[in-house]
Amino acid sequence: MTTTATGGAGPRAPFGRRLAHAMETAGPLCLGVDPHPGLLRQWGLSDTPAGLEAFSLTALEAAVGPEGPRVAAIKPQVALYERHGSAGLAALERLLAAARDAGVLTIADAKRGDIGSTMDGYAAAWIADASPLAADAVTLSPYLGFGTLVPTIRAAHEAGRGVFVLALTSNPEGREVQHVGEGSAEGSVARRIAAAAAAENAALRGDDAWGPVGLVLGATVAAEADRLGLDLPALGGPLLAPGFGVQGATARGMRADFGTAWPQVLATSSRGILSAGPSVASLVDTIEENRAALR
Ligand SMILES: O=c1ccn([C@@H]2O[C@H](COP(=O)(O)O)[C@@H](O)[C@H]2O)c(=O)[nH]1
Repeated sequence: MTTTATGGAGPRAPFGRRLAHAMETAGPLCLGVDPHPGLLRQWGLSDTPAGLEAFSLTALEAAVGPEGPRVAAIKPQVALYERHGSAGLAALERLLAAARDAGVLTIADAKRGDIGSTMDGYAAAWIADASPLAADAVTLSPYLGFGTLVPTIRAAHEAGRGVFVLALTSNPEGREVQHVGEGSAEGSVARRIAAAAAAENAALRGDDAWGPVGLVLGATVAAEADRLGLDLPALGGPLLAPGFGVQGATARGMRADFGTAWPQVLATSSRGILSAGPSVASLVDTIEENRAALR
């Protein structure tokens, strides 16, 4: 098993470089680790912190082969651990530590966003070296204003970590907020978020192709990005694309919908893969099928 998720440049090369390297070697698939009560039941596990931990470590085992990670990253869904309070978060901490040891990048899907002083607390929890919950990247919500996220982005960059900011989410309700302003001089909310993210990357990425800021751009809505004025290649960062699998997006459809931005896409699937468990062999087969479809 490989033990580096470093981009071949030391343990804490910039996040954009590390993710680009992981996507080149493993392919553009991210395994979502979502311990839903129904999946735990299907796997014969209890909906308890111990069940969550067994589920998470089995998913991780399937994600890493003898020659290294089969996926570019894993994305634990924080809400499904928080259901069990501190014991659930302890299970998440153990998954993050095990992934680090296995050389798999981690994206904590926490969707944090608040006023600046509180954002400092979220940064300390999710991207500070000293935190047991520190992941390689965390998802952030920009709806208290993109500016509230900037100190967290800068702190992530300093730590060789990254963020994914919600721009166009995969759920149909997202348009109520994200499409506002479409056709106006300033453009849609999503366009403005993408432009602000691109500006941060331009300031921080130096000679790297990608800076520390990615966007969440749902695979189910990627076809709308162009009409809404998002310049995805100009982002200078990756696109985390949930919605692949159970929500209906296919590899072929994503390739067409993302167009020239396809090399930036990290497709993430949770239930579509996890429902093949608890057999590690079946999980591996499903990961490999998804991987092949995306290659
Ligand atoms: O726009 C978004 C942002 C995040 N998600 C999260 O991704 C996974 C999707 O799970 P599936 O089982 O593959 O549908 C889940 O954790 C969501 O909270 C998203 O779906 N859309």
